[in-house]
Amino acid sequence: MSAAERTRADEVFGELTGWPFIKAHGTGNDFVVVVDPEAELLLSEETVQLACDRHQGIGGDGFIRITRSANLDEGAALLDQAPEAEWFMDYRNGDGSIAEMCGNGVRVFVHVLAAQGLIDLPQGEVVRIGTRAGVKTVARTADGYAVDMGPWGFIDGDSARSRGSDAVVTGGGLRVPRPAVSITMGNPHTVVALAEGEKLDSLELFTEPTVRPTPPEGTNVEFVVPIDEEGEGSEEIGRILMRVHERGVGETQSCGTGACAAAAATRFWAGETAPDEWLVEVPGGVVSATFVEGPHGAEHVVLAGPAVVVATGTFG
Ligand SMILES: N[C@@H](CCC[C@H](N)C(=O)O)C(=O)O
Repeated sequence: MSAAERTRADEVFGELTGWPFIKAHGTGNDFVVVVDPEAELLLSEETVQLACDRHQGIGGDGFIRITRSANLDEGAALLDQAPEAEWFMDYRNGDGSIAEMCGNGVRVFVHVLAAQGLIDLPQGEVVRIGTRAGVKTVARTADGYAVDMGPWGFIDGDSARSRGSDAVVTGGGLRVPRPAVSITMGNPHTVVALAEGEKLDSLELFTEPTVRPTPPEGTNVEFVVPIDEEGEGSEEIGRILMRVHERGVGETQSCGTGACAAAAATRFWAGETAPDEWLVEVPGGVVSATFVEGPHGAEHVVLAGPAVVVATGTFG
């Protein structure tokens, strides 16, 4: 479709007017997705905000542009080291801000690529996707997708297993400020464990919690309750309940990078004997985070979960 054909007198979506979209989600973390292989769209913050607006737009926690890596500077920069990363995830939060990474989003990204016939990805095969947090390997599984999210680390820490700087979180309706840890999954997270007897349901996440020290690029805040249960398999698989307040969005039903950070923090607090596999239950469903040995001895996190297309349409 040419730019002239897209231009209409009553256009409300700016450069997106007349452009096709896909609405999709991963455990309730929902996205407006556009396929723009040539990176023709000049996306403004206002346009992304309007597309993600739940009353006057399509509605979504985030906005994903599917583009060829070669056509965006950040993507092209990855091609020297990973020429097979043909596609790049250009991810933006609902407020129009750019984010480095989105774990639920990258599963949705690959699902849409396959659904649109842009890649062929039978079960068990992998595809490499460029993101602002580097190239990620995504595998198709029996019931969704598994993404090697790469190494995790404490923000300002030396490595995944050394102690990172402590943070303090205020807000969420909690009367007393809480100790927390800030973790990077390519994007920043701060994880807070609720005290025994406190309920995740009672949190008030309408406003952004305050984190001190605030990570330099701001942070997503995850509140977690580890489930302490006995029974078969409970030593091999850890379980966590989680709610999240996302940077650039507000409370969401799920956050993939947040689930990885929550599992990393809880596993760190639990000590050396803690399991490598974690199920993270969020309001929108369940994802898993598994710690594996990656290349060069670095510990990687593999995030697995579903991706669902709910609608396709055209911006009016
Ligand atoms: N929901 C995403 C994370 C999206 C980006 C985040 N809001 C940020 O600003 O870092 C996920 O599934 O990881």
